[in-house]
Amino acid sequence: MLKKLPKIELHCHLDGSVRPQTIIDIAKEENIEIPSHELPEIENIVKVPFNCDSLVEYLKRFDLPNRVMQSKESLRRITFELLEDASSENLKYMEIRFAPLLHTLNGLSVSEIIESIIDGIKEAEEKYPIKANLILGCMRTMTLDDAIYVVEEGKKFLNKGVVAIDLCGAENEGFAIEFKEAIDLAREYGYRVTIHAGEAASGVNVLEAVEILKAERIGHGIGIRDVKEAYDIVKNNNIVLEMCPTSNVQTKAVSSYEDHPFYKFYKDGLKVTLNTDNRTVSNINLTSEFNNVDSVFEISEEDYKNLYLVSVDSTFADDNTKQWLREFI
Ligand SMILES: O=c1[nH]cnc2c1ncn2[C@H]1C[C@H](O)[C@@H](CO)O1
Ligand SMILES: [Zn+2]
Repeated sequence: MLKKLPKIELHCHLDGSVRPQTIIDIAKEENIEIPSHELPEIENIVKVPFNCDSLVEYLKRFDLPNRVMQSKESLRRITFELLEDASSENLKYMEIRFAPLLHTLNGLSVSEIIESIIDGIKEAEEKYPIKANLILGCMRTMTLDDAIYVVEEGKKFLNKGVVAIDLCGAENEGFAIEFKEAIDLAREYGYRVTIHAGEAASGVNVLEAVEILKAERIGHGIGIRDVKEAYDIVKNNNIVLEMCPTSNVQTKAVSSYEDHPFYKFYKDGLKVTLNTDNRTVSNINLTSEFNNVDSVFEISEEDYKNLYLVSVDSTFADDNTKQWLREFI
């Protein structure tokens, strides 16, 4: 039943959602060395292990996919395939995020990287009833200058495929101030702002992402449950939470699905949305993620409709796209 319902996804990393077989195909085509050409072995490497104990451990799964994401053709193909997979479970709209500077190892420019990914989107949009936009990620492990570079290089694609800026990667306490200049610049140029925060560190990071970086959406935000000021700022300003329960169980941000605040936040009137984070690394899709949440919290038809409409309102898409999306429910 859930598979057939219309869906929207606002938080999905391209490099965490590469088909394992595609990793093998591209490695062969482009003569890239990878540890094995056997599908089960590749799956073992890119999917999160059962005993993953932290976000840092989880993030090690991204090294291999990124090795085969260094050419125009591979970026186009991987993007197309992600949207093909998404459309097969009736996603109508997706915001795909990636960190451009992870794809420059063989000399591609940031422009070429973004163009190739947009080509993949266009191809999928022509073939399937799905639309997509891009969120550019700045890695917190890189420098402020790197983040500014991404903002500058992505500027010419604004509202031509690119809609927003994000900070991602391992989370330390107090990261917001370090990247203020880059995010301020992005906002000035017209990027929308979403920030990973309160995932592997405290809710204070969410407070700072909203106050210092003016984030409109927060990736995860689990930590606000322990920091009243952060909770209140999110609630009172209608800040959208892009929640990803399975990823949070895997990185030990929460101890179990039952412990996940998704439904509690929803019932308290927070703007929550449900997302996969990483389809391959976390070994899920949005249908299975709704099933996971439903089996613990029993999502009613009305809940589903409300969640869908919050997702529509929270997209960084234009008004025509939002109107198109509202008509599916
Ligand atoms: O859940 C996450 N939190 C922080 N960073 C993440 C998460 N999932 C993926 N990333 C990182 C690893 C990727 O290489 C990068 C760009 O997509 O973003
Ligand atoms: Zn994420």
